[in-house]
Amino acid sequence: MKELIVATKNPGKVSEFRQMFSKYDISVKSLLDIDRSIDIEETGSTFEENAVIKAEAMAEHFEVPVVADDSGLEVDALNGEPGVYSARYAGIEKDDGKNTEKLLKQLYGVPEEKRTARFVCAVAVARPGENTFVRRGTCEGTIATEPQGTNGFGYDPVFIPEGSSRTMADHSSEEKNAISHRHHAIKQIEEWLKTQS
Ligand SMILES: O=P(O)(O)OP(=O)(O)OP(=O)(O)OC[C@H]1O[C@@H](n2cnc3c(O)ncnc32)[C@H](O)[C@@H]1O
Ligand SMILES: [Mg+2]
Repeated sequence: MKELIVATKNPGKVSEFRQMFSKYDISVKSLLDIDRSIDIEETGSTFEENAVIKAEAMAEHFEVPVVADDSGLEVDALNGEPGVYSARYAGIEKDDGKNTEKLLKQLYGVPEEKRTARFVCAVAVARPGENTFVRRGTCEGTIATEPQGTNGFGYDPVFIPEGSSRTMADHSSEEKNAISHRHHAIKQIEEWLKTQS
């Protein structure tokens, strides 16, 4: 089994990458396993830019291929916010509970048909001496009026994927990994993943 570094410190992402990469016979090593003190500043203005920044910084550092994920939630009634600021929407300390609370406050009184949103995920692959590539996946849905469910992470308790009546946090990890923005982004790097296993 081949091992790949995924340049993230988000434990929720790590477990989803683990599950989804196991299908390609690839095991995942994250920054939580390697060095929790590594901090890469996300200075880009798009998910793609930030994913490339994270992947290239770590590929240069470790001199091996590195995968990175930059993701977030775009809410139409908030002109695409929180977008690339999703992790720090309610402050720099990255508190999922506070972020969702702030989101629900911003959307207070907005009717259901105007609560449309999407999860976006950009996955970048950086390799020493080769061109970096980045692919995007999305998952359309709406924002609930109150949190529901305990699975997943981030905004999952308030995001209802299109075609479902339950929040993402009320989906099993297998169900989420079949429809998520991360799944769709990873699908697009599948050909490269197959050459890695
Ligand atoms: O940068 P790394 O270390 O990968 O971890 P992070 O949590 O800071 O990740 P991002 O910078 O990509 O910010 C993404 C935020 O968007 C939200 N998010 C992304 N994917 C999500 C998902 O699958 N379910 C729920 N929320 C998600 C969640 O709040 C994340 O913290
Ligand atoms: Mg981040």
